[in-house]
Amino acid sequence: MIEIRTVGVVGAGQMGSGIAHVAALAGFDVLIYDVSPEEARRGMERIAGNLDRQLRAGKITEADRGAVMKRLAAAGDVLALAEADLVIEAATEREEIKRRIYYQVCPVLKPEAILATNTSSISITRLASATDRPERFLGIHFMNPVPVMKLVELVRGIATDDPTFDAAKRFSARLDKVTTVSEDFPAFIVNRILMPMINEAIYTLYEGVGSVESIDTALRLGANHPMGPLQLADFIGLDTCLSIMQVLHDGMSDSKYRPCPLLVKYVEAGWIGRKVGRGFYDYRGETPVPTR
Ligand SMILES: CC(=O)CC(=O)SCCNC(=O)CCNC(=O)[C@H](O)C(C)(C)COP(=O)(O)OP(=O)(O)OC[C@H]1O[C@@H](n2cnc3c(N)ncnc32)[C@H](O)[C@@H]1OP(=O)(O)O
Ligand SMILES: NC(=O)C1=CN([C@@H]2O[C@H](COP(=O)(O)OP(=O)(O)OC[C@H]3O[C@@H](n4cnc5c(N)ncnc54)[C@H](OP(=O)(O)O)[C@@H]3O)[C@@H](O)[C@H]2O)C=CC1
Repeated sequence: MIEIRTVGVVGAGQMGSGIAHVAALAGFDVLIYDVSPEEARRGMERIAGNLDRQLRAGKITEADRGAVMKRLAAAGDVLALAEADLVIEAATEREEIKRRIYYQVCPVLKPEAILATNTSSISITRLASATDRPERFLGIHFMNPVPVMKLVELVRGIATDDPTFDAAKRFSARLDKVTTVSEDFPAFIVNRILMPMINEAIYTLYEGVGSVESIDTALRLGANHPMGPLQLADFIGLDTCLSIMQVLHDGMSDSKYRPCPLLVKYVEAGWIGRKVGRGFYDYRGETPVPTR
């Protein structure tokens, strides 16, 4: 049985910081590594802010908050990941970036360490082939915001062995998450269904069927979605949404997954959503203002 005590997280963006947060809250020691020390610092700040939110809501105590902050450390160098029993890669949704990370990280890891990816869409089997441990590699796919969303999708590659899969299941349960299992097909289950809906919402905007506000209100109040699809796209990140649609389009060779040209335009403009302050809404003022 694989015993996980120390967790490494690569990528300190919205997902990496969320994963580090819930892992530390569950009692694991956590090392966070990001290529950019500035991003690692911002990730730690994001965790502190979200812990405060949970403290205010009475979900954790002051003592929990202190203990979590003690269990977290920003790693200045990949070499620190030598300590980790499980490393979860949560870097940008681009295959070449992930491959480069594995190339860098694998030689540092303990031979028995598990390497997992939080990819939203990319083939686990293909990513595993870029590592030195395809049998100890799998997809552990968290949902955003990680401290709130109950689901984790587990995805095995062709070579993932049973002890690795079982360890990932036990790890997710320790974080109080519910797991579902998806076969290794483009975008797995959640994003295979969710992302074409978001892409269709963007086509609805592109074709002038409705404004940003009408589309989001329609789905919030007409279908009881907690967020409108354009608001959710901004929340996920339009760069990530586009990458997922591209993986679906390439992987399924079916034009029904064609990314909306307006989504492409927003990403080209750098208006990639909440994380940069602008997407389908402009978040730079007091309240979000639609950009179309
Ligand atoms: C792209 C992929 O690969 C896969 C994906 O993740 S797809 C995206 C999946 N996620 C979704 O669909 C999210 C849809 N949105 C929602 O569920 C909700 O809008 C939301 C939970 C994000 C926010 O809910 P809300 O009611 O509008 O906001 P808010 O009242 O601020 O938050 C609700 C609770 O969550 C907590 N919360 C929200 N964000 C949080 C965070 N980042 N960290 C910790 N707690 C957080 C709040 O503290 C609040 O807790 P209490 O009810 O105890 O006060
Ligand atoms: N957003 C979402 O709703 C969800 C996303 N995911 C997946 O999680 C992963 C991360 O997404 P998300 O957190 O939203 O993205 P973000 O853009 O918020 O964060 C990505 C982070 O990865 C860092 N990074 C880039 N290259 C490297 C590298 N070589 N080594 C270490 N860190 C690196 C980036 O740094 P820098 O900014 O300096 O480039 C950034 O801090 C993606 O695979 C995504 O598909 C999964 C579920 C939900």
